[in-house]
Amino acid sequence: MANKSVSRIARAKINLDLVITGQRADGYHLLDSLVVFADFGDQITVSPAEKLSLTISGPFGRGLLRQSDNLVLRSAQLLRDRFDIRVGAQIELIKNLPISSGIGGGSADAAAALKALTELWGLCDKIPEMSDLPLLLGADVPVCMASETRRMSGIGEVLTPVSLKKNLYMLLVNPGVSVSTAAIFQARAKRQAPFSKPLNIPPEIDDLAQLRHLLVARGNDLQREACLVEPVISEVLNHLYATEGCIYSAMSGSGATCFAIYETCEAARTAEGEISQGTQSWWVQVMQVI
Ligand SMILES: C[C@](O)(CO)[C@H](O)COP(=O)(O)OP(=O)(O)OC[C@H]1O[C@@H](n2ccc(N)nc2=O)[C@H](O)[C@@H]1O
Ligand SMILES: Nc1ncnc2c1ncn2[C@@H]1O[C@H](COP(=O)(O)OP(=O)(O)OP(=O)(O)O)[C@@H](O)[C@H]1O
Repeated sequence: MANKSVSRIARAKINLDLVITGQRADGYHLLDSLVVFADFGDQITVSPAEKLSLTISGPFGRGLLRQSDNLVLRSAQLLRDRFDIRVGAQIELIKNLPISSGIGGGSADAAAALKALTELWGLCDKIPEMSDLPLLLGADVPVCMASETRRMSGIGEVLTPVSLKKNLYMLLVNPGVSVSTAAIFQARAKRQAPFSKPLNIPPEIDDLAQLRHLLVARGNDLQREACLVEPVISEVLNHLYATEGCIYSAMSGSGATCFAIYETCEAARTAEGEISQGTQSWWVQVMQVI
């Protein structure tokens, strides 16, 4: 057991596209998605303690304070049960990512907690015995364990590396509405929307023109439902498309966060300024894909 604190960044996850290719008998949907990770996120720090405890702070911390079922504590409990761990941990979560926003904050926290506690509790040699745990915590947790660019399929557990050869600068915009992932999937199933065919994604993407071509062909199959539930998402997309230098824009995951891709960091920062004027309540964040 480590006697020092261990910290991990729980990076924001962005689905650049998301096609739904089928549905399993248990209701879960089969997906195909190109997923990237941001150079920022929540922060998890775990320290030695007799009991398990969680403190939450940060700009979006208040949204979680009254909720007993935090994914970070579920990760810790799962790990303790699996390896019969008798000690606890003091866990600090700094919540920088909006809640229920399609950028996987909870999943990233769960993955970061698993990694940090594995180190704190001296379980690194047991990693091969914990490969099933991420999916037990959520469909996005396996890709958040990788925390770098992947093609994600199955219900989220089949991961293939994809190499982006060009730096990617993006702007993330969330209009301040929480969207339930389950509700958006259910709305799509209720409409009996047809399933999409997975389109080829090459193992290497050389430039932004090639990336744009791929994304335009695939899109996000949850975007239509999310825009019906929260029409402000269409407004966000219209704003992003209108920014100077926007190469491509779409919604991430089940929403409501949308992204736009730019060639340079300066272009993303200029767009940030444009969007922030007159939309003060929206969360706007420039990021680089790691
Ligand atoms: C939309 C995505 O964010 C894309 O990355 C993920 O597929 C969602 O991942 P997540 O939030 O970790 O999802 P979970 O917490 O496992 O599931 C929430 C709900 O979404 C639906 N769900 C989720 C994932 C999936 N492949 N099919 C589904 O139908 C299920 O109704 C489930 O009850
Ligand atoms: N540490 C956590 N951070 C955020 N949400 C959490 C956490 N623990 C539990 N939750 C709950 O998980 C649900 C999903 O939250 P999250 O912010 O991960 O959604 P999301 O960004 O839409 O995720 P995804 O893109 O994976 O669908 C919310 O109902 C939230 O209350």
